[in-house]
Amino acid sequence: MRKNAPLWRRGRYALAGLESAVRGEASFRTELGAAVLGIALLVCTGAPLLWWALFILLMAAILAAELLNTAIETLADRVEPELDPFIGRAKDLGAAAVFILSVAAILLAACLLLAFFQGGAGFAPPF
Ligand SMILES: Nc1ncnc2c1ncn2[C@@H]1O[C@H](COP(=O)(O)OP(=O)(O)OP(=O)(O)O)[C@@H](O)[C@H]1O
Repeated sequence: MRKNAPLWRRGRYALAGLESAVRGEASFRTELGAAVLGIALLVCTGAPLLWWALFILLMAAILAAELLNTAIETLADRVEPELDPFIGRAKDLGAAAVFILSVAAILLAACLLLAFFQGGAGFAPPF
């Protein structure tokens, strides 16, 4: 085990974690796909910078929550491979965190479309 590793080495650990999530976690790949759709929506609507900032913050929170959730699941499966109500609860709580952020992302997309069609919140009227 290596404590207080230099910055470049910690960066490598982080990249290894990202690669492992992309390869092994369907949910993480789905969320990356949703991020691409979100970027397409921002580009197509010509969204002002503030919407981009909100999107980046929320998308980063979702992806980070998914990674932490996966870390909890990985540990849980290692500690207790059999069915266990505490493990089940820990996994459900991690999943709930991702779910809440995902609902927020859907609501943000709805707000963006509303603002786009109403010509408010930094958007010029489209028609
Ligand atoms: N060891 C266990 N004991 C009890 N319940 C469990 C256990 N493992 C999984 N579960 C239940 O099954 C659900 C799904 O767990 P699983 O480990 O399959 O996550 P997942 O579907 O792979 O999640 P993700 O898509 O985020 O990777 C958990 O939320 C929990 O309710």
